[in-house]
Amino acid sequence: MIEARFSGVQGQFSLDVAFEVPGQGITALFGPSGCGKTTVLRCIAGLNHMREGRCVIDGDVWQDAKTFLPVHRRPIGYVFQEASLFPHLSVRRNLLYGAPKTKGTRASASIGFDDVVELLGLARLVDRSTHKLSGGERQRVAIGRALLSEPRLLLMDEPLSALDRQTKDEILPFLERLHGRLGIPALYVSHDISEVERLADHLVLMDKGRVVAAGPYDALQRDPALPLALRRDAAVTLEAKITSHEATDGLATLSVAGGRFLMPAPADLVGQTRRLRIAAGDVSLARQRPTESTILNVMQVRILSVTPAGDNEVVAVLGLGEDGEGARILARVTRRSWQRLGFAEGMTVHAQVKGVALAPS
Ligand SMILES: Nc1ncnc2c1ncn2[C@@H]1O[C@H](COP(=O)(O)OP(=O)(O)OP(=O)(O)O)[C@@H](O)[C@H]1O
Repeated sequence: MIEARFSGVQGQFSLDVAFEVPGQGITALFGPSGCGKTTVLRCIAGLNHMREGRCVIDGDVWQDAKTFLPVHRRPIGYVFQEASLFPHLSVRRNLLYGAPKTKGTRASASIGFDDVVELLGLARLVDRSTHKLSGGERQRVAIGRALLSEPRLLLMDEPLSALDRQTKDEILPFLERLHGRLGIPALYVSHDISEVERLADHLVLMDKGRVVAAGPYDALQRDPALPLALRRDAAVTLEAKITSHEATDGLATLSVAGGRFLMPAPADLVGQTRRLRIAAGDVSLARQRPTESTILNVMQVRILSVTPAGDNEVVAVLGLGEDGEGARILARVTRRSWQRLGFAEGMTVHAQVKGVALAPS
């Protein structure tokens, strides 16, 4: 368990946050620029000292009324926006800088040099100097170095924000792989919802120095009382099992609670579980099952709630299946259509899902 509570002022900025998240998986700290995400990370690292604070990591007190562990006594790996590598050291020596001399002394789930090199795709680079590394390669080395210090907690402060879109897309699969293999919990600061969608298990949603909500990401992203579900780019992510594949048309069947989706995918994914993304704007609703349509994914859903979104749209939370007991998705439709078709909470209707995306491995 990661328990964090900090309040105090920093110049004009006042911070007053409290959250508890599980001591495993990736927890994203998400919110607009200037809401205090970096400040929270710095408080956890011991780089900022808020007078009122409590920080307990898996039962170890790093800060409370009597204790304030200095930075060097906190077993953390910190990855910043810009990788600050040592220019006079090779990639290998950069990676090993900070690694304990005796392996496995600090973390319960320690990770070895070869694992890090393999997971982050660094084999080609280990004996090179850091001068000619690309931005993405530098950041992968910085992440590897943080992991090899055998931290109890990984703190990542917008590790991709200094990179261009293409480089980000190259690194995200590495982070996803780490996510699956790593026993070390991570706090991941981002203001890019697409990174959060791909990586987060838990979420701390922040605004103006406060915590708006904290909890499992899948529950928060579809909660119409929170700003995420009402964003124009709102989406849900579901864990889907790829159950079969038809060679004739290259379509895979993905099963989630209460429903199945068809989408083009390679045959070798059968048996795997992947994160599926469905944007609210790609879901439309019909009273009768549409028969003549190119849309493959049409399913019965129950309307669980409806919330106005902006001046002329609504966002509906839908439960898959006739009884609505399955996985939840969102639909964003115009208020005019909603009213014309007489939709209301509790009705069972047909959802047409135009776009389904699978996170790459
Ligand atoms: N050393 C400091 N002294 C005074 N104010 C500061 C200091 N560092 C940060 N602030 C202010 O504290 C507020 C929170 O900053 P912080 O960097 O934590 O936000 P953030 O959510 O991480 O933002 P971003 O996404 O832009 O990085 C901002 O208003 C910032 O200007």
